[in-house]
Amino acid sequence: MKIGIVGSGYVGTTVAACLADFGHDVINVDVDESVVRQLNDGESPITEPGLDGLLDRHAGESLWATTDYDDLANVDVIFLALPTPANDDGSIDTAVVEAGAGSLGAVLADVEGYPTVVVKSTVVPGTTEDVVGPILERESGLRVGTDFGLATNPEFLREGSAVEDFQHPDKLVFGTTDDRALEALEAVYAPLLDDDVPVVRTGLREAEMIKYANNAFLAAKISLINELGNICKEYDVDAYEVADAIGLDARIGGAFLRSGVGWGGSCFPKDVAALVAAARERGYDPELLQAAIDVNDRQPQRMLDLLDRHVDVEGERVAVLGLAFKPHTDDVRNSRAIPIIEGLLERGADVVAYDPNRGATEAMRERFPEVEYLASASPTLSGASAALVVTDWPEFADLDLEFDLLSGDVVVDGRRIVERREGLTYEGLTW
Ligand SMILES: NC(=O)C1=CN([C@@H]2O[C@H](COP(=O)(O)OP(=O)(O)OC[C@H]3O[C@@H](n4cnc5c(N)ncnc54)[C@H](O)[C@@H]3O)[C@@H](O)[C@H]2O)C=CC1
Ligand SMILES: O=C(O)[C@H]1O[C@H](OP(=O)(O)OP(=O)(O)OC[C@H]2O[C@@H](n3ccc(=O)[nH]c3=O)[C@H](O)[C@@H]2O)[C@H](O)[C@@H](O)[C@@H]1O
Repeated sequence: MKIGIVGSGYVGTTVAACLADFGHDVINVDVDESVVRQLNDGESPITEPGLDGLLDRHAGESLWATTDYDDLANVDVIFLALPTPANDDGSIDTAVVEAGAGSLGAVLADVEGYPTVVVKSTVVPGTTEDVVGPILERESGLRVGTDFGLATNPEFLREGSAVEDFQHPDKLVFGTTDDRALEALEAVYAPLLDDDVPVVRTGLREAEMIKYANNAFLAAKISLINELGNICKEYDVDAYEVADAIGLDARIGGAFLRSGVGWGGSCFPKDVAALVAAARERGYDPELLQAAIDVNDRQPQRMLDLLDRHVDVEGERVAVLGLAFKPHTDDVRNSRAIPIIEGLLERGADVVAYDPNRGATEAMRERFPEVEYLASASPTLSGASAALVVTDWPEFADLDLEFDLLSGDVVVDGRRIVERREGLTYEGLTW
């Protein structure tokens, strides 16, 4: 099949490379010329394990990128993988999706046959039908269901394991209103259907809501284990032992029970906020989801409080290990390192930081130029009175004697990655 993908960020690039690997011809459209250049050179614009190999194999062969929407004229299916950030009040900002739909609509009439437009972005129920569809119709002069298909196909991949998640999903969700659009999605994902991946065939709004419910449930699960963990800490109970035990109950499940400094990233924070705002707009106050956000917002503060119990960091050098919002990514959007660094700077600390990923480091340097960024853990720890571990990069688990380089001995671990040992004043956030 010939597939167009609008937007080439974390989702668009991963989906493009994986669909090319399924044997499709893929063309990516992005407004960012440097992203397009990189893709055409076979380089990944983002850090994702496995992506470089796929791009090596397919870029310039069955995978191309362009800034020109006109190049979509020959495709069968077009995915919109555009950002849906939050407005200041938490509600979804659909401006980029609307702009992308407008540009696509202007070329849709030139596409032969019955093209299917698929919203891949995370959008609140009704967006595909009430916002994207009408823009496409207005700009193209065509009719949904008569001249072109409209679908919602939310994405469940995680950053840091995006390729693996896309290739081996727990489920596929196809939101459609017409059979031809559904058949198009089935053809796109044929190799996964052959592998018996469960497929949820549903309506547009249901598919949109499934995505929010999925993220809200996972984010709330982490907040719940963080709340339980905070109580554990007060009673000298190890929250990880508790989590392991409750995770054995099949009704609870062991995944997403790692308590600590909380959830960050480009999705949980904005998606839970958007769902809360969408609910309130219809007159329903989602108290539990709001509490999940509140607990999450408090975890970095708890980490700083633990530090305050041991050291007055004013004028002191303090080491921050980990800047990316999770390991194996360069993404720092809503990283828990942000409130941690802000809190340290407010206290007058001299902050030094290290992340194994250069992209994450450079993104943070832009945000906090006053922080000193070092190339490995040892010089970062050297001479610092305390260390705060914010991201669970595997290499931090190997640190041991490096902590002897601290001028003090305090380690506050927000991810349970450092081994507790004699000679360190070790504080786990929930253990
Ligand atoms: N990042 C993730 O792990 C996941 C994200 N999602 C959802 O997927 C959507 C996309 O997210 P990301 O890939 O993280 O976004 P991103 O911010 O990484 O990438 C978006 C890309 O769109 C491009 N773009 C902006 N305006 C454009 C336009 N008018 N035409 C063409 N390209 C344009 C940008 O230059 C950028 O390369 C969001 O709705 C997000 O919630 C869903 C599942 C996972
Ligand atoms: O909609 C999205 O964009 C994506 O959001 C999350 O994926 P992602 O944010 O990439 O990464 P996660 O592994 O979910 O981690 C999110 C945050 O939760 C934290 N986390 C995760 C698991 C856990 O047990 N504890 C915990 O604190 C991580 O450190 C990280 O800050 C979802 O897991 C994906 O299914 C979804 O597609």
